Amino acid sequence: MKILVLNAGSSSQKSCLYELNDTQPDRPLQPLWEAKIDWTHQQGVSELKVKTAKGTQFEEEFASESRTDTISRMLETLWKGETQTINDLNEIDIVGHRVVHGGQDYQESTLISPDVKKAIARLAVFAPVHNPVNLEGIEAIENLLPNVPQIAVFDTAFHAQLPPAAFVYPGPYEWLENGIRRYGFHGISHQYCARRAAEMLNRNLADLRLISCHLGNGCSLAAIRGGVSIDTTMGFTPLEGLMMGSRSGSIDPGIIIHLLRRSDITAEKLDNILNQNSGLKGISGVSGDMRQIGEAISQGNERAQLALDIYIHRLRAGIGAMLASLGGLDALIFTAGVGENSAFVRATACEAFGFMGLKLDGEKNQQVQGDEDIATADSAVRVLVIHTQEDWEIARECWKFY
Ligand SMILES: Nc1ncnc2c1ncn2[C@@H]1O[C@H](COP(=O)(O)OP(=O)(O)O)[C@@H](O)[C@H]1O
Ligand SMILES: CC(=O)OP(=O)(O)O
Ligand SMILES: [Mg+2]
Repeated sequence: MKILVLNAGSSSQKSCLYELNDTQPDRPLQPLWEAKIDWTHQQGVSELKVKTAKGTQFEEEFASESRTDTISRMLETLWKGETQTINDLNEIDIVGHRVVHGGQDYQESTLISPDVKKAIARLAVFAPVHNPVNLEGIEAIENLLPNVPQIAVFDTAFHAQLPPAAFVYPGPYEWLENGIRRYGFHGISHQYCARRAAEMLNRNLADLRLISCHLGNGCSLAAIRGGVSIDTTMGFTPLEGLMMGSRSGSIDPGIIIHLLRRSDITAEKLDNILNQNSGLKGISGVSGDMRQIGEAISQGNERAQLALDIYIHRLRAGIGAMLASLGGLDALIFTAGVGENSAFVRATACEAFGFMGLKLDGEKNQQVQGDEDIATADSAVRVLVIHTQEDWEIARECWKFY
């Protein structure tokens, strides 16, 4: 069976086509076709990269085209041109989508129906950067393939077993009754990484205490005990917790009260400030993209340096909090765009935990390419770089429906 996956992130749109047979393999299969659109690397330009299992590649840049047009162009490379992988769209048996916010109602992957779409739309107010884009993807497929089953795989699902002390906010009790609670996100990635960590360490997942650091454009940590998420830094929305590309992460809510008392600020403006113009981008004034922060720092940009310093400070503090929730640690995992690629972020984050015997192998950290343990042999804690496979994790969920 052929499974098409659409994984919309805040800075990228990834997509894969997998072919699965009757038995589900343990390790990710190589996709027949994979594509990625990077919205943030270059300002005003969408970069599309496509490659196939046959070894063909295709790259294209678009200036200021709409998101949906670019996604249609990406999908076209599945059946047209040098990266053509299928002859007919009807070869696709099922389509899986990453959906960021599933709220209280969706704690497991689900077949998309008009009601599910309504729920995703309703929850868009709590994930304004993500759920609308997820819906766009679902509707794009509906237009192309009206009869194919579509599955929503929720980023919140992995955190469904958080203990009440971790998911209830200490506001009035009515908040909880009205669904205002911590949900946690990036669950598809944290779940894949936990399973992969157990495999790399050759240990039983049930016996492991893990901290998964998903550092992409959005960033979150998960404290995972026995394969279950018991604490996480993102909350009611993907705005809480760590400093991110263009999101503030946690700030004193008193700042919001202060700003709201100024007559000229609206909820819309606040949303835009905190989701789009804060974080690395807000502080540096350069970009929310870690690669561009690095370049600006090398040219002596002090605000870019300050942005990185805050990012590291908050990452260390977050790891410390997850550590306390777990009461010990077997492995620290770095994943997603920054976690997989920035040796500097990994090294400086780890430095703070040297006191507990965590030791990074400097050379391994610099040279790591695939999934690797980059701690020294005598380190008290393993440190793993894992290339997250959200698309594969989504494909696995789709397989369950077939
Ligand atoms: N070589 C690199 N070095 C440092 N950061 C990188 C590198 N490659 C990608 N990144 C960062 O990864 C982030 C995007 O991560 P990704 O997980 O792809 O994002 P998304 O949240 O859109 O899924 C960007 O901030 C980008 O700067
Ligand atoms: C939930 C979230 O923040 O996702 P992303 O990192 O893709 O923006
Ligand atoms: Mg992502």
